[in-house]
Amino acid sequence: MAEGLSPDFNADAEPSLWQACLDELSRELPEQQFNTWIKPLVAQVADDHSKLTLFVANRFKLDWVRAQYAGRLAALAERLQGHPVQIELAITLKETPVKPAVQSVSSALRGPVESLDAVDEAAPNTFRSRLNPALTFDTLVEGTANRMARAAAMHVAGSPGHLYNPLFIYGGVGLGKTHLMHAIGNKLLADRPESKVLYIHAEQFVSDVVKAYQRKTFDEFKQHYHSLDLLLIDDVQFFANKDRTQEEFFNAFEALLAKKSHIVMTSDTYPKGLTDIHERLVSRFDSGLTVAIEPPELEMRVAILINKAISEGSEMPEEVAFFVAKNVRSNVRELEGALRKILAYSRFNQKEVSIQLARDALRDLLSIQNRQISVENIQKTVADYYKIKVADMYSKKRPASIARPRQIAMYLAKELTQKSLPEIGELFGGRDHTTVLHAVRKIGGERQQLTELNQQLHVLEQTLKG
Ligand SMILES: Nc1ncnc2c1ncn2[C@@H]1O[C@H](COP(=O)(O)OP(=O)(O)OP(=O)(O)O)[C@@H](O)[C@H]1O
Repeated sequence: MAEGLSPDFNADAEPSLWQACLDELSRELPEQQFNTWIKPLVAQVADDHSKLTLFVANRFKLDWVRAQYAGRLAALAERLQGHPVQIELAITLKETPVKPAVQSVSSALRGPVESLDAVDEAAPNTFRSRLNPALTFDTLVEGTANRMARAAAMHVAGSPGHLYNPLFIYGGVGLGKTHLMHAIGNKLLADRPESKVLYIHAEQFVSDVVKAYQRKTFDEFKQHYHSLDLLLIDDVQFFANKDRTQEEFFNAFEALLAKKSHIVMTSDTYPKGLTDIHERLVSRFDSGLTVAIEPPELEMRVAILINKAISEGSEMPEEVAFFVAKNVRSNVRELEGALRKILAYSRFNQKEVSIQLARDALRDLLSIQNRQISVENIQKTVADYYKIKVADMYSKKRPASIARPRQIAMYLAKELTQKSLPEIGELFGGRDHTTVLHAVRKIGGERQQLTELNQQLHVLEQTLKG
């Protein structure tokens, strides 16, 4: 990617292509988005109109524009131009002779009033946030599984330092916890670019503590962490057994809350489920809002697949998305892996994406899943977990200590296998399908309310998926 002007540009190039893009985008995008991200871009069109270079003020903006708008701009430019136009993004370097050249193009494009200074004024935030600009609320599909977490995250991004502080998000692997954290940071930076936002993985925090300890630089360490407006810290379960880190995190935590900075944490379990973490930290983790992210439901998985395919510049017909979503149920990361395989398979074999193609592309994955998750397997795993006999899964016994695990096993059978309600009923000692439906609804509903049950189900699901 260019970091300055490349010589093959004509500074006086006919500006109509960019102007037409601006006109179109100003109609398409919300005004605030257009004014913040598109309008300040300084454009240059290559002599032969094969390339459009856009200059931005800093790296953060460059990453953001690339993630959010480059695809749209390329499509738009191609449509307007009648042939593919390469979109290149570059940072305007103050110390290079770029300025006059860019300025003249800028003037040509938007009249003499707007100069590069207008771009510079959009104060580059030199603080390294470590945010991935592609992970935004816009690219995060909403569903029942993440609705509450997403709403809380939106609230925090909109008015940090107030409600839900700290925000503690927990859930299994690959369910979008990290994505949600980045989305909060990116939104805050988009709204208030001067904010000091830091995303950090808990392991990196541990390593920062170790470095500060070795180099005796705790003052700098504290200055750095205690000055933040928003601290996003991922996977705090990694603090287990790290006493010094826990102490430093406790200090940072207190300092940040005292100055009304916001803290968002993620973990694979809810605060009280954390092990080997000091009680005083655990109780602080739980003192704001604790929300779970659940595995995505079918419709959400379908929407994720369709959206991701589009963002990859491809298309996934709905029936194929349903087929994949029914077969890949565990988490979003696996869905993404499946999608990548299908798209690569389709490109490689030059075949359109179809159910048959998806079946071929995912053959290994599907056979592993089919092999691992059978109703019998579920019955055995659940019986072991709740310490009852496997035979009780088919028996007519009704005490709660047996009936409840049986209902849990029915629920998991519906969630994790392709079997219909009557088929499941049959495998549970010839029960009616309405009994199975009742169990599925009951456990599914309680899962949303009861943290402990939810945790147990997570463990069972992880065990069954191997
Ligand atoms: N609701 C969603 N919509 C779109 N993409 C999603 C969604 N949830 C997760 N993803 C994507 O799935 C992938 C895994 O998500 P992420 O890394 O946030 O998971 P995680 O919960 O932090 O997992 P881990 O605990 O393993 O770090 C990412 O590429 C993320 O963008």
